[in-house]
Amino acid sequence: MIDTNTRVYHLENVSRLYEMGEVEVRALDRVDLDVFKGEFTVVLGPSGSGKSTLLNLLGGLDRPTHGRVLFYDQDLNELSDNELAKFRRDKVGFVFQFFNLVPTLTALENVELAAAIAGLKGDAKKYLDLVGLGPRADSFPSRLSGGEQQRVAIARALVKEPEIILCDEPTGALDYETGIVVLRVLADINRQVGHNVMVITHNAAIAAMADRVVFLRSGRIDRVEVNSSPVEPEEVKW
Ligand SMILES: Nc1ncnc2c1ncn2[C@@H]1O[C@H](COP(=O)(O)OP(=O)(O)OP(=O)(O)O)[C@@H](O)[C@H]1O
Repeated sequence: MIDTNTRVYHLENVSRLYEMGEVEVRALDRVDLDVFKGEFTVVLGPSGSGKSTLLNLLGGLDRPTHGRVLFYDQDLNELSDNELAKFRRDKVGFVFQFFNLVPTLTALENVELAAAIAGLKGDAKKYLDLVGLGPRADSFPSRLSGGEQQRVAIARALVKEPEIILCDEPTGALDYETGIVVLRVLADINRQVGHNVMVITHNAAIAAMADRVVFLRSGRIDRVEVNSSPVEPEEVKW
C-alpha cells in the first residue's frame, strides 16, 4: 500500500559539488524529490548522471553541498557524524552490485553478522527463508551462484528491519534469468512485506516494475513518472 501522505524522503534543492582542481563537477544539481511510503522507486540514468551520488546522500554515506535531505522530516545534515552512522545502521539496508559477502562466513552467518552489528537479535533464518534461501543457510558464498549471493545480501539488508532498502545496480553482475529472480525478491518484499525499496540502475527495462521512476540526466531530474500499473518482474525484458 502506497501512502502518499507519508514522505520517506523529501529533497529540497539538493546539490553535490566536487572540486577537481580548477573545475567544479556538479554531480547533483538542484534536485527536488519525494519518495512516499510503500513505494518501489527506480532511479534511472546513464553513467555519470548522478545516481550513486544520490544514493549516497539518501543512505547517509555523504552530505549535500547545498540543500536539504529530509528523512521522515529529519534533516540528515543536522545529524552529527555518529548520529548519521546510526541512521545508516538502523534505518537503511544497502544492496550493491557485487554482493560483498564475507567469504569465510556461511549465508546464515553473513545475515547474523549484520543483525549483530545493528545491535539486534534479528531472525536471520526468517530472512533467508523470505528470499528463498533457507535450504542454503549453511553454504559458504563461494558455493552459491551470483543470484543466490545477491539474495543473501538482500536478507542481510532486511534483517536490520530498515525503513528502506537502497539497491545500487542489484542485477548489474547477474545474467538475465538470475536478475529476474532477484527483482522478484525485491518486488515481493515491497508488495507483500511492505518495505520501501529503491533501485538505482542504468537498465531502463527495470523501470516498468516501479511505482515511481525518477529520470536523472547530468545531475538533474529530467522527469518523474508515476506508474499506475507496474508490471511483474517476469515481464521485464532486456
Ligand atoms: N568523489 C568524486 N570526486 C569527483 N567527482 C565525482 C566523485 N564522485 C562522482 N563524481 C562525478 O560526479 C558525476 C556523477 O557521478 P555518479 O557516480 O553519481 O554517477 P552514476 O550515475 O552513478 O554513474 P555510474 O552509472 O557510471 O556509476 C560524474 O561526473 C562523476 O565523475
